[in-house]
Amino acid sequence: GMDDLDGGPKRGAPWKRMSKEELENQYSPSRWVVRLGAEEALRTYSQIGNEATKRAQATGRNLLDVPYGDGEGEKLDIYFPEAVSEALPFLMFFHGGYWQSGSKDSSAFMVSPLTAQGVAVVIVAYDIAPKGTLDQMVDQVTQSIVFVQKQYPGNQGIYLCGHSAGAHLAAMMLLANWTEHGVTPNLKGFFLVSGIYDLEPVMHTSENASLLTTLEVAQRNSPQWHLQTAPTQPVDPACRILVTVGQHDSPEFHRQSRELYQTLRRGGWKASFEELHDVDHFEILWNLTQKDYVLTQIILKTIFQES
Ligand SMILES: N[C@@H](CC(=O)c1ccccc1NC=O)C(=O)O
Repeated sequence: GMDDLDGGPKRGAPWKRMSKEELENQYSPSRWVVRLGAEEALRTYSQIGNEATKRAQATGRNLLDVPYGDGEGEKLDIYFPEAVSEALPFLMFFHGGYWQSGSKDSSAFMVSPLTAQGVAVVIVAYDIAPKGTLDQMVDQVTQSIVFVQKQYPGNQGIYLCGHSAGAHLAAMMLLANWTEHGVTPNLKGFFLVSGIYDLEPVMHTSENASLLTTLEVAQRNSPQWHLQTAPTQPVDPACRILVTVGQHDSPEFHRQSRELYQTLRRGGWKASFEELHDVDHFEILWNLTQKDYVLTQIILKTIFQES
């Protein structure tokens, strides 16, 4: 069948046989968009993110720039549904941008369709490079989740959603040791959108060389490497993980998603995999502004347990 659960990731990673140029290509999402030019796709993505954020801030109840740590960059925005309640499901979003661009102030894509259905949405800022290192970003994401759990102990579940580099950060939470933090967050689901889970090939691309200085840094920050080397158990066996990738994402992005999914399944996680029809790396996320988009609907169904 489609899911090669027994074989698992093929031996001898295909990226090791790629030229530097081909690797560069595979790990440049904007080169794979089909309806727009690369620059135009990136511009449209920021524009839709900015507009969605402005709209969210102008229309609903929200708390902006809430500090979750002492650092200047350790802030999050919370967007509430109309109905006032502490017993809400929370979806926390971690933006992409290859760990060096993007911000919470342009990433409130999914706020309107989710708050309309009773989900509180938290958009998290973290210190992108060059200010932040990968280890620091992972630590900040951990702190932000601990903060939300402590602030809203009556939550009806915390769901993590990340896009691209943000999906990497969210996936690192599969490995978090919560006992160090004095609270175990009520994690009920992960929505991992067009992410990168093995950072080793990314070491060899020009954009990210400064972040991934050694193989040790890359492995320490690779959920795929950790899960394959020493499988972790879900804290909550009911915790759902959706690994999703756009049809027009590059073959390497497809491979990364499928291998994470397969590794999670073999480790006993309740994971599912979706290749989303006819969308690229950016459309897959900006479509979350739409309540009728297939991924918006999957997220809502997962949160409200209709599937
Ligand atoms: N320099 C990259 C930009 C990029 O990958 C990206 C941009 C916005 C949001 C997510 C992205 N990818 C992963 O984090 C590109 O042009 O493909």
